[in-house]
Amino acid sequence: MPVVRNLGRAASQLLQSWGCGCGVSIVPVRCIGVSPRQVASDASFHSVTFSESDHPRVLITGGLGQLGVGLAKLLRKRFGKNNVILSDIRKPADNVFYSGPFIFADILDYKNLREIVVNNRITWLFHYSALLSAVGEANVPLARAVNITGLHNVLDIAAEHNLRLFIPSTIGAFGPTSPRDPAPDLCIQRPRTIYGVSKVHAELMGEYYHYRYGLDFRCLRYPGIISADSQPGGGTTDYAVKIFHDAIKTGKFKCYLRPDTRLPMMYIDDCLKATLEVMEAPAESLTMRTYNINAMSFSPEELAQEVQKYVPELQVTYKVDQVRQAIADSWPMNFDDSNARRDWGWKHDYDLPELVTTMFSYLGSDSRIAQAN
Ligand SMILES: NC(=O)c1ccc[n+]([C@@H]2O[C@H](COP(=O)([O-])OP(=O)(O)OC[C@H]3O[C@@H](n4cnc5c(N)ncnc54)[C@H](O)[C@@H]3O)[C@@H](O)[C@H]2O)c1
Ligand SMILES: C[C@@H](O)[C@H](N)C(=O)O
Repeated sequence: MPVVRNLGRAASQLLQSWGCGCGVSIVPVRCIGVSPRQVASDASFHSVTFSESDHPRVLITGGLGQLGVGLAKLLRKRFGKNNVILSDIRKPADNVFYSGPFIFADILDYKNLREIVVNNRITWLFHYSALLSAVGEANVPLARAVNITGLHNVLDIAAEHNLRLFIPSTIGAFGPTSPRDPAPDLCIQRPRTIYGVSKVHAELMGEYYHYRYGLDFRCLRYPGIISADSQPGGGTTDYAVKIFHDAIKTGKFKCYLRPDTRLPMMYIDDCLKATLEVMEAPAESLTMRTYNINAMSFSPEELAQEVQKYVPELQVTYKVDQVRQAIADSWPMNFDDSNARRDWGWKHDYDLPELVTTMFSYLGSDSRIAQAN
């Protein structure tokens, strides 16, 4: 990449000629004062020897949402409990708090985030903090702060400390002018939500830092994710989780999307498996830094039919929420993930029937559930 290298050199020379007081570095180190909290309270532990090279030291931001706790569980199984730190700005439930290291981390607090990375000698960062599509539209300034300013903090810290950085993107990074059936990896992306705009920004900034500073940035565009033991955080695809809970609890489900609204979806185990796989993939196998991943596509009426095999008396009604319907109508109906399958061997395990069986087996056999088999 001679052009990129020359660009870097030229920019570096320009900065030197400006005489920036903080010294010129190839990575975007910020000129900030020393945080008093940077003096590690456990500094003496730093001389303890342990097999540093064996496992990454992982930090997960925004880890108390729908996906983070499951990711921590998977990574702890692989890398050891104490090598994976879960963080968020919320208070963890007892079972999460006692299952492994947890720390407060507000991604808008640059110094604190940097201190956490330094003091814990973090090498891999999974950046999960975000405001999702529907809650983002309800509070654009906050979504802009968390999804864009927070992202800038994470990118700078990752570049400065040479981290491998995973940032999830989404089907929401596409818009009404993108091809929708299927959406390929590379095409027009003009989303109409602050969530989507911030995710396109994250994709582009991550790739820019990769080419400009050598940041090991890896990104997957997730479909709507369905999980049994964690609740979604305010997205457009949440109906596909709620239907299971409502089927069991009340036998009635009111859907906020039209019955024929088709969207790409995935069971959480597939999503987390893909995330670990792309992070472990040899760099030379990655021909891109942002990949679509897919498993299935369905509409509310198709999901309801499958759920009714377990809860035949389930009554489904439709009361369209215009905001979420407009968002869904602008997103892909299908996702082309052939590059992920080719480059690093992505393969999903769950299609719609397995997804529904697994959800009901997790959510328990309530009296409402007809024993289908
Ligand atoms: N769940 C899905 O269907 C889905 C699909 C595509 C992409 N993603 C992406 O995956 C990631 C995780 O998604 P999720 O469903 O777990 O999200 P979620 O909304 O359930 O959780 C996000 C977490 O971010 C935290 N957060 C908010 N502001 C913060 C701040 N200032 N500092 C630190 N943390 C903060 C919240 O407390 C919350 O726990 C997100 O980046 C999301 O965009 C999710
Ligand atoms: C698709 C995804 O990014 C999220 N579940 C949302 O609906 O906002």
